[in-house]
Amino acid sequence: MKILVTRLLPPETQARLEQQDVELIQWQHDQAMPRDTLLSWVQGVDGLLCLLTDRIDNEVLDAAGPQLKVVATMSVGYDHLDIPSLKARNIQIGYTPDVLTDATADLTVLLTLAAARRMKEGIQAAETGEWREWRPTWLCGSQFTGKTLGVVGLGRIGEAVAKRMKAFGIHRVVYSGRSRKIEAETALGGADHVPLNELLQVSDYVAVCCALTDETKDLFDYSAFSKMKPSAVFVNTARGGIVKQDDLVRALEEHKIAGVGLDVTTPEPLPTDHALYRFPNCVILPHIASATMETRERMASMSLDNTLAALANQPVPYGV
Ligand SMILES: O=CC(=O)O
Repeated sequence: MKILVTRLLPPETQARLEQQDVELIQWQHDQAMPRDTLLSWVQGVDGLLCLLTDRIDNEVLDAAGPQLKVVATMSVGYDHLDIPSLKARNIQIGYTPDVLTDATADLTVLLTLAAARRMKEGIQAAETGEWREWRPTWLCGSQFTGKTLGVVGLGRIGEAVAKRMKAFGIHRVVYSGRSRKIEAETALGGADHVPLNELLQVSDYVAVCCALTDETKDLFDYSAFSKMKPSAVFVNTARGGIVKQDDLVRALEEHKIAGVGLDVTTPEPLPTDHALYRFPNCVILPHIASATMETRERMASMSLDNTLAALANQPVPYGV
């Protein structure tokens, strides 16, 4: 059996990978595998362990050949995988749900706090000497107590964000999405399923926690931002494609919203001369929501489990 792993994995899982009785082909660099190399190295493999930076489409699947049994991505998002084509070819699909929920929810709250409390301006002021004496209204932001949180997509991560934000004093949680999530509503001690338009109008904080799909692509455009409160904070830790970024720039220029926190952008990395970096009220992080060593090790381990199970003709334990 032959497997292609498109990146060096965190140390414990890398060691376990190297102990397997398989022919291992691995891109040993801490950067994405070039497309040409992927297309060439994937030929004849039985398993493919990839990352969200690898687009797995028909071109890759054709290059791999009909023996390919599994594509296991080390991510919870799988918008980089062509799911219908994988299913049509009976290739098993593995991903890494649950294990990154806490880390991602933590970072979502961090970004919400950072944007709400004007952290970027505060750090800049301290570092540039703009910090003078204590002033009653200088760098005042907004606080969570008694406010409304809008969660776009009350899945595992959305629920974990809402739970954390309630501990910070959020009074009401509203959420949008295709279906009502009764269990999550109960676990949260109440949350209202509302249409997106209503969520935009009533929320003080809007957290995007949904998957990128045809339905959610460009969901946040100028019209959506215009419906939000001018005091609202918008946070996206899901996928950059859910936001029409030029419209976000315009919304910030026109002060349609008060603050933004982004862990995901289009493209990634976001070029350093991008307009979004110019706004003191827009905090941008480099797609690190799941980046704790514990979580990344666990994600890698699940991806390896998925790959090995499929090679043994078993169903993947964490399948899409
Ligand atoms: O963005 C990270 C993931 O999908 O795991």
